[in-house]
Amino acid sequence: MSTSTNPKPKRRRRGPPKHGPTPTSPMVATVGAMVGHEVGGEGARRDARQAPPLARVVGTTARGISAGVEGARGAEGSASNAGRSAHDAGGVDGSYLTETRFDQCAISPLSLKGVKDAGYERMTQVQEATLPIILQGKDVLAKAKTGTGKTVGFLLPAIEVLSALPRSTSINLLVMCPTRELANQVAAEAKKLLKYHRSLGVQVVIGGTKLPQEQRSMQANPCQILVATPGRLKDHLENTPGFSTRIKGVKVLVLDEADRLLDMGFRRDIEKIIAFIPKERQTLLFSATVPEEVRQISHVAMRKNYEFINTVQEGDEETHSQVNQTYMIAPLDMHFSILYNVLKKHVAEDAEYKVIVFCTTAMVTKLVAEVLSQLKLNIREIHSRKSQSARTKVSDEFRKSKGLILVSSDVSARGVDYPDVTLVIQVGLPADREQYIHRLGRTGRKGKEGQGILLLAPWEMHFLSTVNDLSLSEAAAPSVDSSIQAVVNDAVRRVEMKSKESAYQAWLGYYNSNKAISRDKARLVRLAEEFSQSMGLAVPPAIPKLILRKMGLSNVPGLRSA
Ligand SMILES: Nc1ncnc2c1ncn2[C@@H]1O[C@H](COP(=O)(O)OP(=O)(O)OP(=O)(O)O)[C@@H](O)[C@H]1O
Repeated sequence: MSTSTNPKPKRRRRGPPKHGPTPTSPMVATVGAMVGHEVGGEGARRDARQAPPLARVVGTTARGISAGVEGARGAEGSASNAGRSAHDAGGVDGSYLTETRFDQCAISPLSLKGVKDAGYERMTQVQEATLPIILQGKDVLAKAKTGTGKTVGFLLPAIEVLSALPRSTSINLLVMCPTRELANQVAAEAKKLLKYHRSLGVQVVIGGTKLPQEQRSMQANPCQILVATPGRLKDHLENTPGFSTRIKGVKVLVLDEADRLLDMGFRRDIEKIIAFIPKERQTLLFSATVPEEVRQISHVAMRKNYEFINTVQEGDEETHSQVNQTYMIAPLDMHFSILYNVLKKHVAEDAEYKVIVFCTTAMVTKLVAEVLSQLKLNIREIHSRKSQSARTKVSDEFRKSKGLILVSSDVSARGVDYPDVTLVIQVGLPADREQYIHRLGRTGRKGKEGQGILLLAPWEMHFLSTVNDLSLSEAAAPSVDSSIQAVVNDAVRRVEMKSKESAYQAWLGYYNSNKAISRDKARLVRLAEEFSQSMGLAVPPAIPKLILRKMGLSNVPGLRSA
């Protein structure tokens, strides 16, 4: 067993992307019964400051990633192709695609027609790597960079498996997604691929919509493919007659954004759902990030002999080299002005601008959106406190448009495929390294250029140590002259008090749940006051007693209770 530790890769200077093959090919690691040993051998947790887990040979078998692909190319050709990163030289013409065409693969004519109509001709690296293995019936844990076609990577072979089954009203493929927007998007992709598979249908079940409506539509048209968010799926298991019987037909289970679905927030729901699904099934876990902890708990969902397919090759970063990543450090009370300045400059420079500004919580997102709207920028707002119909409307609009700034909570952090996002700004501490990578991954998709800016206060700088293996470099915060400051202050003043109170409360809750900051409550209170001042408030808002108690902050000096 290889127990090689991951050396910290050299920080790569930003600049033109590297070209030409790199020496290491992505590998398929046959994990088998070695999983337990591997965990012990590697130590309990990956040090966040170390390099991300890299493709490695765990068992005795390692293959180039293109095994089983039909066509003219030999194994040598595919292996060398596989060794290049999706952007650098994943295929010909410096594109993010490989040279392997879908029509060289063992897929049905009906799927092939759907793939063609969707406009896909050549495979991406992760598609090329996983298709043959999934078609062999194996469980797969796949890691590939953001925006490199993982959705088709799991849907296409799963549809192939389904098309060979006798026609039924059972659910044969269940795809779980962490957010509603992502579930809708996966279903839309499935519909494209199913265009000529007349006997297969797809349905979405997501929170925020009417349960009886979903129940009726399921009864009227029982589909073989179900895309769901965990909470709503549990609802159906508990409340929809016949649903638990239909779900016994699952042959393929997919956890999209697997690491998110298996983290503590979702794990219980997922475990309950899995308990209803037959053990004899194929399970596919896909994500752009697979922290060591996820590999350790993947037995929750997968058979022991699953295959880990990692298309992020050794020495490469988990983020795209064509995305320019910078961070800016500035006191909280400068954040609105800096944000305004950066956005104004970007809008002026790029007529086709399309920006996502990520904020820490739903209510902070609302506040930031309101401030930026006051500043006459073209703003849309999306977060969990919006109605689902408003979320869907904004999401659809942002997908199709240019010249828009989407201010978002983490509902847009993972998986959502908005084409041609020119800039991603993250304001305040990302929840963790993985979330930073996924948010950044909303830009630079399909090999395109992109830009990412992380705006932190000086006391948030500790986060940088968790991403120091990425090409993230410091940029000077733009200087803000007094006239801009006055305009921004005025905009902040015009935002309703209620939004500021909610934002303050949410801000406190968010940073209180961050271990590095919540350790010292007096400091937390001081920082919250800084945030309150940044909203132009002389005195921090009072917080309902019950909420303070829930946060474990009752009787903390400096916090006012209402
Ligand atoms: N073979 C292909 N050829 C061309 N475009 C493709 C191909 N496969 C997928 N795409 C397109 O690439 C885009 C990104 O795909 P997708 O959203 O599945 O990426 P992802 O790897 O799942 O990203 P994330 O990690 O952010 O979830 C989509 O617009 C999809 O339609």
